[in-house]
Amino acid sequence: MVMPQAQSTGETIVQVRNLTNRFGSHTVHERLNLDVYRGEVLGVVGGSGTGKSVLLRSIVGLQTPVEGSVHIFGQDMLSMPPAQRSQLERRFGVLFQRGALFSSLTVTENVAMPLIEHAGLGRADAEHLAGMKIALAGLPAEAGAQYPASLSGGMIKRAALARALALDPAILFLDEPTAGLDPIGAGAFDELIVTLRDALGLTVFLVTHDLDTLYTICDRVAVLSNRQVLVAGPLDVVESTDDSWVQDYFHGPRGRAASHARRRALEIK
Ligand SMILES: Nc1ncnc2c1ncn2[C@@H]1O[C@H](COP(=O)(O)OP(=O)(O)OP(=O)(O)O)[C@@H](O)[C@H]1O
Repeated sequence: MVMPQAQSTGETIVQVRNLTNRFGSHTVHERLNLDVYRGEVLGVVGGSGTGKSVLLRSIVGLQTPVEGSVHIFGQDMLSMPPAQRSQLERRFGVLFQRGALFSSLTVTENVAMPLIEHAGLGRADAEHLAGMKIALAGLPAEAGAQYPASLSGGMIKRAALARALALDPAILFLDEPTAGLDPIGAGAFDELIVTLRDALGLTVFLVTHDLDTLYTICDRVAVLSNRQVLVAGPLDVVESTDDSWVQDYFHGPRGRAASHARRRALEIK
């Protein structure tokens, strides 16, 4: 089992302030604040519909908030000129909930696409580099020639991860990366995330419902509740927060099992 290595330097690289998102009369976030530190794996949790994905989309620029600011590397995302913003957005790797690969393209073509479109590489160079990203994501070389429909769920996640890594991102945004994977596949994927974070010096923003992921790879956890971040901190701080959702989630049977497994892993270490 991998354990978080607490790589964070404490330097804030994503700063969300007073973020408000509304769809019609439905307010999803209201004056929400959150910091993400360089080098950490931050897990974002909360009940269904609390706005975890909308928060991720707001940070990466796919959702324009009604109010508030998002600073990344100290730069104000919402007020910068489009060309500068698109430069900055290239430093994000995003893995969406359903992988979002193009079904008519092979894995290699999917991974090469951002290199051709955004880095201006020729097809041969892009496909060569794509092969390296595919290997980095833990896929066998043969997977490159396959189409998404012929891949298992775990391989699709890895292919989508390879594409998210294509442009050498500084921050990796993952929306429920282990959803739909069996426990062994999910554990292997968690391990891969930590390995990549350590090897590439990534910062990871991870939306998840997976308690094992929280206990095995997250340095800090942020809980979304009532349109805001209820608490953000190390697991022991979050677990002891006096809130009914937090208590049910972390101290229910699944939370207890994940916590127990983590303690055992620490003892074995
Ligand atoms: N484009 C949209 N138009 C209207 N409503 C939206 C839109 N995107 C999200 N919402 C609403 O915003 C709320 C938060 O959605 P979001 O997907 O962020 O929740 P979540 O916390 O990620 O949920 P889950 O854990 O179930 O994936 C939901 O009520 C959702 O229906």
